[in-house]
Amino acid sequence: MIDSYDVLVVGAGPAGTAAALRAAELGARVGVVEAGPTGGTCVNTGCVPTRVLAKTARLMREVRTADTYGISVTEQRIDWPTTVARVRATVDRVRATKDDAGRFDGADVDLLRGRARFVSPHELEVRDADGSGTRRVRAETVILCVGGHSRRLPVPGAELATMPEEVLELPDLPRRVAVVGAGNTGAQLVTIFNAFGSDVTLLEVAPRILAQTDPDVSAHVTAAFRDQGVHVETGIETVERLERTDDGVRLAWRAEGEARDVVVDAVVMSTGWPAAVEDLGLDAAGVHAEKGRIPVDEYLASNVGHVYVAGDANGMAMLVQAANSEAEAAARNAVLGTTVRTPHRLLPAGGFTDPDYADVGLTEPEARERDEHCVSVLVPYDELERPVIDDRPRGFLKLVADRRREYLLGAHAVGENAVEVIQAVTTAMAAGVDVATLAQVEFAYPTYTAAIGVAARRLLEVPAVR
Ligand SMILES: Cc1cc2nc3c(=O)[nH]c(=O)nc-3n(C[C@H](O)[C@H](O)[C@H](O)COP(=O)(O)OP(=O)(O)OC[C@H]3O[C@@H](n4cnc5c(N)ncnc54)[C@H](O)[C@@H]3O)c2cc1C
Ligand SMILES: NC(=O)c1ccc[n+]([C@@H]2O[C@H](COP(=O)([O-])OP(=O)(O)OC[C@H]3O[C@@H](n4cnc5c(N)ncnc54)[C@H](O)[C@@H]3O)[C@@H](O)[C@H]2O)c1
Repeated sequence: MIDSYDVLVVGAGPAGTAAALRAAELGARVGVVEAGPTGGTCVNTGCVPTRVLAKTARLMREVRTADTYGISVTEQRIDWPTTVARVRATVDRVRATKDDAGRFDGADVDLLRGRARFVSPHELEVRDADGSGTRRVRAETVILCVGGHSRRLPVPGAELATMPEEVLELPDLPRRVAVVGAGNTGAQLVTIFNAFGSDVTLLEVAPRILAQTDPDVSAHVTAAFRDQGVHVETGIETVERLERTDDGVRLAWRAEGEARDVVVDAVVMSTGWPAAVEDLGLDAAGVHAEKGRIPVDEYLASNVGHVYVAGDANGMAMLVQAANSEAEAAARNAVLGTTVRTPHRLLPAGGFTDPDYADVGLTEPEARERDEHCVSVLVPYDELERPVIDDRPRGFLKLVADRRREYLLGAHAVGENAVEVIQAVTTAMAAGVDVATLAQVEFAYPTYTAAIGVAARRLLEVPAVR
């Protein structure tokens, strides 16, 4: 006898958990298959551990300047095993707080432990984690929430690299680190290792780091990294190889037509995040995947109508907040046959580097492509009291508005509390607050969010093009 579900969700990360609970709430009989611990990348190897490491990095920076406040700290040193233990304990606490298994239980969602793969369009095989057995399940609709995984570059010696999710398994804090790939993951690792006292080299094939952000944000973080002693090389041609040496790993690459190398204790490859589809039997269901993702239509359906894809696996916006809203929409569409879309018009995001960065909406080049007369202002943090008081004067808030400077099109921040500042702007944008109204909002003193009021008032001073 095989179990049968209205909705079978594959993966219990942020997308899968939200999809399963929502589908159950809508009255469906739901099963969710998870090959590893619940919580997915976010809780177990991504956001949560990275955030704890970012906090550790922050504490380290604070400790270094503590004496200027009259606080004496005699030894400034990372004790790597303690740091790792702290991260792991926090991950456990977050998992316990979320209690996904308990929530599934409470919602009558069956949690099936094991790895799922299609054997036909409506049937999947679930292999127990220890390979001891398999069972078959049938599903009317399937929501794939399988997330992604890190990408090892196909170069000789790549097996010597440490992947981002393996950083905590390093036996010691590496004294010299090369980070390859300067997306959100790479940039955050740079700050972490730099604050921990490692010598850091950052290599990126794109012309700039954090290539998805506004160019001003990218330039500002690059300059800060360089001031902190990080060797940043962008626009490299290719990573050529890794090889073991007497005292570490030699990483060789080409840039500006010449061969370059560095010997380090660890090379971390944060060079992309393709969907985890290798062992999913997609062919058996006729589901099409390409370029490391499973493409979906505007209703989150794959090329096979009853198979939906939410979260990182569809490659649209690889963020927890996106995974949540896509999962909600996919669950509604799967259960009710509705056509809910997730345009992700306002998707705030950011990273916990030194300095932090964050954004929402259009970058300035994207806005100018739509209308060259759009308006932008940039308020440097060192014009505001709070960053100066906190000794965090590095950074800015940039607002981009339409040519009549009535409505915000995008907001970009670098510096202390950048993510919270952008969240406040996002709330205003989501509520349809116009620039003139925003300019009148009272901001508590002294705050970083005060930058929003200053920037809004400055936008109004720019002559509007009609
Ligand atoms: C280092 C790092 C830091 C990050 N920090 C942030 C952050 O600060 N903020 C933010 O918004 N985003 C962050 N992200 C991105 C965030 O983690 C992802 O966007 C989010 O986890 C996506 O959720 P998901 O449910 O789609 O996939 P995942 O969280 O990856 O979950 C997928 C789940 O599916 C399971 N699975 C896969 N295949 C199968 C199968 N065949 N059978 C059964 N189970 C399967 C996996 O075991 C996994 O548990 C970070 C990512 C990384 C790598
Ligand atoms: N704070 C956050 O919100 C957060 C943090 C981490 C990750 N994430 C998300 O998770 C996903 C994965 O992030 P990621 O940073 O791991 O991957 P990514 O794909 O976003 O970035 C990979 C980077 O590696 C570079 N690269 C690729 N090949 C290279 C090569 N041969 N040599 C040098 N550089 C190379 C790319 O140009 C790119 O800049 C992203 O969507 C990201 O937004 C979010």
